[in-house]
Amino acid sequence: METIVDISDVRKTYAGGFEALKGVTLSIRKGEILALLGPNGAGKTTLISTICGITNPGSGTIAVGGHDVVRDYRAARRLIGLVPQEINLEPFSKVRDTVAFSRGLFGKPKDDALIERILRQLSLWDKRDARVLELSGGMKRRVLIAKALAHEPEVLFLDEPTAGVDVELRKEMWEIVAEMKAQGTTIILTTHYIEEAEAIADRVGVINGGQLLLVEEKTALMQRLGQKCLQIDLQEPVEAVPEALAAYGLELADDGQALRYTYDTRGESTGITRLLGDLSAAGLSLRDIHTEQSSLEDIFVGLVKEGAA
Ligand SMILES: Nc1ncnc2c1ncn2[C@@H]1O[C@H](COP(=O)(O)OP(=O)(O)OP(=O)(O)O)[C@@H](O)[C@H]1O
Repeated sequence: METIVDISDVRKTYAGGFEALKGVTLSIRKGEILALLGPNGAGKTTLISTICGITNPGSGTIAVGGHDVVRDYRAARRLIGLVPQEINLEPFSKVRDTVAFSRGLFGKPKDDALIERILRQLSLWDKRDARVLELSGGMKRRVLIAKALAHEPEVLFLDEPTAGVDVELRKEMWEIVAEMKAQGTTIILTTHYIEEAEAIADRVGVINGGQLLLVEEKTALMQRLGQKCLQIDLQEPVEAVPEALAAYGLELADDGQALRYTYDTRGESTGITRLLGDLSAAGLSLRDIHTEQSSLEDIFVGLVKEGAA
């Protein structure tokens, strides 16, 4: 698959001596949605800022569409749309002017039809003549996206697009992102919300302490690292987990009707066959069994803890 952003061993140390990126290497594929997941201070914004040429990497290289972001800044930047974390709009400007102005900044010719299309797509057309200060927070976020799209970038960076927004608006953002992808735009978004990565990303990168801990297909990640839980429904309730089964670390449901067994899908043996034999030997009859895949959230928390250890 074609690479659109190529990041090689990028390090960044801020003036105070703090090393915010510790050798990040990453290839972003054309047309994908990549979610960069990490806790506060992980280095997500710093990484995006270095890709977008807002801060220079201390060492390492980044190319966007084959253009080095330092040596060939203008060509690289032209391919990038950036939706920043903070709303930094001119309050007295009208929506349409604000968006059209952004296009002009990239030296692109005026294109009223394109601006109209973008505003319509983001449900802002009705507000085209409203001043920014008259908009709701959600509308302002959509204006930021419209601005980032005005020069027709190939790669769109969204830095925490849904931080602090309500559930409805979050879903709306996800729909917008899916539409952008359908149009062929590559999308990189940073988020604290695991459910966001789970909902929309093709691949997920986990970043913590300035290091990219992993990048993987979302579904593969969930399968490879996931723990599964086997729920065993019993014919007759029990008061306690039988002594003979103590080694399995089973959890007993409050009503005594079910046992839960958590196992690692990566392990050589899941222990399920042996457990089922031992359950029967302990005189328990089963009514039903089923498994649950753990969420990306469990995986993420596990990884960040491992990284900190
Ligand atoms: N201009 C700066 N000067 C010094 N240190 C900085 C600067 N900008 C960021 N940092 C530090 O670099 C680290 C990474 O910050 P960054 O903003 O990249 O994290 P983040 O993952 O985007 O966090 P958040 O989720 O909170 O936005 C933090 O410890 C932060 O304090």
